[in-house]
Amino acid sequence: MTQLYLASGSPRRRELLTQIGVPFTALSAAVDESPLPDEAAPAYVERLAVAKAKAGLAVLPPMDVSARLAVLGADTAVVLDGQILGKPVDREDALAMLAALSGREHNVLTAVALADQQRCLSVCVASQVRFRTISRQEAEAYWASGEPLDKAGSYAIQGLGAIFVQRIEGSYSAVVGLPLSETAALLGQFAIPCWQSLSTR
Ligand SMILES: Cc1cn([C@H]2C[C@H](O)[C@@H](COP(=O)(O)OP(=O)(O)OP(=O)(O)O)O2)c(=O)[nH]c1=O
Repeated sequence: MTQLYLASGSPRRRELLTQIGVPFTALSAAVDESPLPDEAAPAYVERLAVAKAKAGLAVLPPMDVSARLAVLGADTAVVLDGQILGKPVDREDALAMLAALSGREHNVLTAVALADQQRCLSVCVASQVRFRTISRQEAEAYWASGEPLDKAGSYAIQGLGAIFVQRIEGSYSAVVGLPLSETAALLGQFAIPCWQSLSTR
């Protein structure tokens, strides 16, 4: 059986992977998340997902090359007018992001990568999210809730931020941080089935 590792400090990604019933071990691997000059958003998220998976492989203790293991990494960015909105650096940054997203549609890109000692496969999933108008007062109250702090684009669709979302087209789980249908397909390519958990229920 292939041992799966999740290279992520994100509680959302751990919950999402748990949701599809695949046993895994979480590990932390630091990666520089600065975009490269003129890097397009899909290339950026895919590069980071691959970097996280490979950094995860690198922190594992040296193992026999015959050991069957794979490491999953993912990255999410909110994209507005081609501009990447990452996690806010401070309150003003979060308020500026929420004002920019107010009353408009934006893209959420999430890439997921799966690596073993021989290969690394990745996929990028794009979703469109439409926000209603957000007043400055609401944005300030939302910041005070603490939720925007560690979220790309300064909001969480799975939390209080849902009240701003009028419409979503694409993958809900990808917006939260891990596209589950595409992740299950990638796992299948590494002979890590999600079906086992279905057959035992
Ligand atoms: C848009 C959106 C993002 N997010 C989160 C998912 C990610 O945790 C975070 C984007 O930051 P990432 O850099 O993708 O991930 P991370 O640093 O939190 O975790 P990792 O250790 O795996 O690198 O924003 C939500 O939880 N809900 C949302 O609606």
